[in-house]
Amino acid sequence: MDRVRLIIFNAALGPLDYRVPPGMAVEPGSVVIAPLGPRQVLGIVWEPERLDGGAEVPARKLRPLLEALPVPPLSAPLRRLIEWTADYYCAALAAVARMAIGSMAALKGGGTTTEYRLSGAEPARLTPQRAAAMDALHDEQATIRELAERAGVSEGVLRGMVGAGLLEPVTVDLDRPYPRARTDHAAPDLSPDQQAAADRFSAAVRDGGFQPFLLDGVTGSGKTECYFEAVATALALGRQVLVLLPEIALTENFLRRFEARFGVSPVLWHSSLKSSERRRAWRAIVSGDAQVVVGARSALFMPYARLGLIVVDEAHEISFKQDDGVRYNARDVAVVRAKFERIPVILASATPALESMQLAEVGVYTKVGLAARYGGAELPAIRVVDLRKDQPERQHWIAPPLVKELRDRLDRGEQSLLFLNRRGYAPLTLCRHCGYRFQCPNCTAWLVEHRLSRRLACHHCGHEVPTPEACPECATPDCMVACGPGVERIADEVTERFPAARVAVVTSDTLGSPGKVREFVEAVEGGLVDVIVGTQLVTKGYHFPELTLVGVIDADLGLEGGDLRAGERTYQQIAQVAGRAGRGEKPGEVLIQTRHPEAPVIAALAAGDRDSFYAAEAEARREAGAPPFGRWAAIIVSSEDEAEAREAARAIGGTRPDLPDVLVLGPAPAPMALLRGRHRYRLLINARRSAEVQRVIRDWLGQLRFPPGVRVAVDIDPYSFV
Ligand SMILES: Nc1ncnc2c1ncn2[C@@H]1O[C@H](COP(=O)(O)OP(=O)(O)OP(=O)(O)O)[C@@H](O)[C@H]1O
Ligand SMILES: [Zn+2]
Repeated sequence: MDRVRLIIFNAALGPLDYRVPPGMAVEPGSVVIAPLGPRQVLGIVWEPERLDGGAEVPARKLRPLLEALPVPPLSAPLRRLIEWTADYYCAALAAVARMAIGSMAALKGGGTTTEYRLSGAEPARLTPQRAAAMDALHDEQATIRELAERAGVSEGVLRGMVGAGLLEPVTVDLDRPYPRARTDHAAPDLSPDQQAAADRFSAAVRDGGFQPFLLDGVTGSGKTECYFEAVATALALGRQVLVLLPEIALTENFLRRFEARFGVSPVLWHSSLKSSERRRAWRAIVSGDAQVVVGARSALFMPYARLGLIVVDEAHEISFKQDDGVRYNARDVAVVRAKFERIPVILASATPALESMQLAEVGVYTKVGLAARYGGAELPAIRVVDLRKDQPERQHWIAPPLVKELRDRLDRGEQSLLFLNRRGYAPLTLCRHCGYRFQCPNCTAWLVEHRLSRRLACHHCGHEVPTPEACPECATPDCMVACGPGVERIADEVTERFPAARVAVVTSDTLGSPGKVREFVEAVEGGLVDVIVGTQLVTKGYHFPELTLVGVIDADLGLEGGDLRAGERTYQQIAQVAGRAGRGEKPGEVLIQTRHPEAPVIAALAAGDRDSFYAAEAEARREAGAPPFGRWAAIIVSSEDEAEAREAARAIGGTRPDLPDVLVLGPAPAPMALLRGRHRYRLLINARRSAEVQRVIRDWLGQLRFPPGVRVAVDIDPYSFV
């Protein structure tokens, strides 16, 4: 090959052709460095016939490639996956390809890098900044930049400490191997149902070939144990396994289970890995040395050398959908990857998405069920508390029946979990005197009071201000009132009623790191916590045998807003959190507080009637032409300039296609009309399944030109409608 076409890592550029200099060997998938004007850019060699464009430049005008990087070429199945993803989600090929190269630094090859750690030297005198760094950096080892970030001091301070001998360099080998998993380390005794499921998965791994499974097992049925057997089978065959989890907070729990089963840790892949870990993990993934990789979405596009199985755990979780950049759904793309790789994929959930249920029903997925909890534990009893009859006291949110049950658990030394999906103390803060409300300057959103950190914060853009002493509008001191509850306020209420109770508040604010998650799990397991008050972060994955009571503070919260998945989402969330109760020997009980006991989702939860709930939801979706029966896509137009965004949205609306199977709604100001300082408009497209909606959108938007400040994003199969 003396002429190649590249995907260039620059979303604004299409494919470009280059000459291969003598002595350089490249093939499709090779990662190379190419000249671009005065700069050097990264690119991937691609089959020219699969890329549009690449204007016919005569051979003599081509510039030569500069370097072929010492990594194996991306495999053909991965290249097909990248093309499919770009095509399906209307994204730039380069933006998708970029996700396969998780660590730019790792491309340069293995070798060593230098990290730093405290040397143990005792300083004579310390500046306050050095003292703070000494405090913060116990047990830490990372680059100067990463340490500075962790310690909250400048890099200069740390470099000074290196000079003074307080920090010492450590050479880290990037290619040091990971310990090997032992497939027979602690193989469990499976129940007959579990064994049947595990056998099917293992057979699929052995046989190879694309086989998608829906592992539909009630909470506490031991789904993890079942798919671990398939993992063991893959490892015995020398194949790699990818396990996708919806959020990093769940990995801690998973790691412990994995270690207990296989005797070693799996390889982690997530956004907060330090750079040396990232390089090491990426290189091990590419070489095949990483046996089992556990990660969030981004692990999906890695160039695995010998992938043999993909597992998507808690597959119903909407956090698998990425809502910026390439707007893909990792659950769906995982199935597509398995298809290109010709391997099995297992979607595991106690509350599968309606889309997944439907695919199982029509036979695309093989459904494998686990109908009972492991070890004879019963599913918890569910009771509905009608807040119109059993009213909490003024400015309180825990109704008398739930108070009584909490008291019983405290008396018996059992644990309880109160669920409210709202971080902070109160969702709205206003001035009692003039009615002033704190609003985010960058977003259409109120600021949320966080009493623990004494700040008002926007949950969309991260804007924060200290809670003021006086109203910024009328200057009345001490006049702020909190409206409604967040988890911190519920925790206060528990403490007010039961001063001796040990309460843990669990949100993304308090469980921000793996270390914090571990502390929390150990505290609960060690019996140091009586009442957990948490957001959706504690609804799934955890297994606390002494937890016997779950209280849902406000079951109606998720049903407001009115998006078409609200019912399903509420069902999933409450069924998951209910599933935390009674997983050990003692039976569990769940109290659901609501103002709408008659709402179908509440009635279904109370009756434990999942099937008819799903059937009713499916019917409603069919009528609305919503997924999985029809298709949705959204176009989101944004700009820092309101008029510019409106103009662009109007231009898009004005050129809408006139097709019988495609309905275009909008443009209209988005519910979040302002987000992170950008004004936003939305169009929603509802199409029949038969419509080639991506092609329609590409043709439609492709003929329009927008000012540079305007961003036009396409969201295929959207989950967010704000
Ligand atoms: N065969 C088994 N032998 C020993 N322990 C088991 C077995 N199966 C399950 N368990 C234990 O039962 C508990 C529940 O299992 P697991 O957490 O896998 O359930 P799950 O189906 O993932 O539930 P959820 O969906 O609620 O998270 C765990 O502590 C697990 O270790
Ligand atoms: Zn904001």
